[in-house]
Amino acid sequence: MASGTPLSRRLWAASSATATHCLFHPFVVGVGSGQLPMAAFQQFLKQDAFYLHGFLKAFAYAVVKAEAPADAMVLVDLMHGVNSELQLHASFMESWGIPAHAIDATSAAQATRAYVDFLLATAKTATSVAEILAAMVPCARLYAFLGAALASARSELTGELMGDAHQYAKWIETYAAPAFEAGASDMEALLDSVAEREGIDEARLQPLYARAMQLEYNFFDASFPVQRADFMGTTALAYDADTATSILTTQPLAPLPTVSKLSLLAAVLAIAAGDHSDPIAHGVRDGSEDDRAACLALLTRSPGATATEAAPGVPRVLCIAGSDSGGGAGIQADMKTCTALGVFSTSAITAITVQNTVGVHGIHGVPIATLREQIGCVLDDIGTDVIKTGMLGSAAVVQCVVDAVKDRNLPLVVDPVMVSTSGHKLLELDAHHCIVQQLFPLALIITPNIPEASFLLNGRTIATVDDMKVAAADLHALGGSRYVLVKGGHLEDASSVVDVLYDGLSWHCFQSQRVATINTHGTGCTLASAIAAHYAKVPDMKAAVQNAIRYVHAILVGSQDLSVGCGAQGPMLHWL
Ligand SMILES: Cc1ncc(COP(=O)(O)O)c(N)n1
Repeated sequence: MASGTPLSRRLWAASSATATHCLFHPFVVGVGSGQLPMAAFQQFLKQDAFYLHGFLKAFAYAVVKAEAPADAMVLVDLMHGVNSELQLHASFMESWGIPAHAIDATSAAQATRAYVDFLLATAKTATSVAEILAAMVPCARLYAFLGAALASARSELTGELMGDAHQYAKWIETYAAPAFEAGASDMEALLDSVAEREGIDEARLQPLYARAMQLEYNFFDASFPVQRADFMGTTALAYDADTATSILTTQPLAPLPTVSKLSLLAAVLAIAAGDHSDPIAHGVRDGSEDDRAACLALLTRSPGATATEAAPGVPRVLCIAGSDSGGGAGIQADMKTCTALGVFSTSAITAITVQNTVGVHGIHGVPIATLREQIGCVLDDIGTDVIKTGMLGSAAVVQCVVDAVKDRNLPLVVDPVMVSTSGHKLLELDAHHCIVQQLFPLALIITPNIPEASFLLNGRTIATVDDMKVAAADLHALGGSRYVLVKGGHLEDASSVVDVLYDGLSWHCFQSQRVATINTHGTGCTLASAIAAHYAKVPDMKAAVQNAIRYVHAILVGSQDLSVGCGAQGPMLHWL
């Protein structure tokens, strides 16, 4: 794509496959043809009203975080547009005798909750309005796209097909109207200008945009699952994810190069409405039952359903770590972090420490069988998108964790906790070997600080960023994890902190301002669980690390003057 193409256009282009999937989703096709069962549409509207309330709240966060007053005013104007959309819902509902309080009484479906949670967690933790808009623009742009596509597909058909009786015509008109397109364009223009002004690059925003688009698809699918698309009769629509083209055919994925997406949609609608005059429609109508079944099977293949894609619903992290009774580090820090980032966390406790801000006064191991059972019962019931490990304590515990997770093929974040900030040993000496040999090879990322990296590399001196880069590459070779993050907080630089991420080929350095505070207890646990939480939301490691560093920085700033306990190092408050 040309380098002069605006950022918002590039983000849209990168997500166009998912957007096309939305266009050809039976829910959307059913709205276009007017044949979607009314119950499914009503269900959708109620959920959409719930979603739009979340959308308004995300706008409110953006208004608060806007650097320029003019940006805040554009955001407020856009909020008025959302209000008009909510009024449309109310008028729809009323015309079917459903009172407004029925909308209020609706509880959120899982797909709605997942989308709203994602929007609000992004809005709450964003350090730039550009990040918030990257998560919000997909909704506006997608609906403008769907409205325009459905409206023009309708006009390609004969009047009697759609007629005045089309029960969803008003909905299509709303999203095809110039005013809605203008709102979407205004949001994009604001995204482009804020990102440019603040020097925020595409790589930081792309995962947010892509995730929102996937959640849009899940939203349609929750309202009317593709498996129930029998109203489409003889219609079969295939989508080739590799070439990002849609094909209507009796031969799965047979090329039909002359057919534009829009006329394809028209053909779908024509078939659904019983008009078989179109030659493509003929092909579908005359195909065998097997051909139609094959096409429908392709249709029901949901986009982005890869092994790394988070399951629909709330993102989840399983934290395997020790308990810190003082609440600053360990499992307590892990779970607070996940909650602050809008991620559901579960736990498997490896040890109970008797700990406060002064130090570690005792360590009590949990029976190995109990640890094994905690991991097993959580994963078998709740499942998880990411596993994060912290204090493991002994070789037996490491072995137990390895055995419990090795066949699960789940992203694993390993924080190789060895010594507490207060100077107490949290890992027995004979366990290091086991961590390196058995656990690191299973890890997606390991996150040693400088003393831990140095210890793992036979006590070598790590005194500069260049030393950190070499250490990251050597740990990558030693342990075999996919990524290594060497944290630079222990380097002697009064003004800034550099963390180094190595992916096996190249290094990425993240620089942040050092925060002058004694409240650093639990920063390692927090960073690793923030990486896990962000990765559970959007499986992009560089973005997850970047966002996690920002999170730690933000709560360090917020906890700078916090006074908890009498120890030399205090904890942080996980509240943004
Ligand atoms: C249970 C437990 N896990 C991890 C740490 C390390 O955290 P820190 O290095 O901040 O003391 C800790 N102190 N306690």
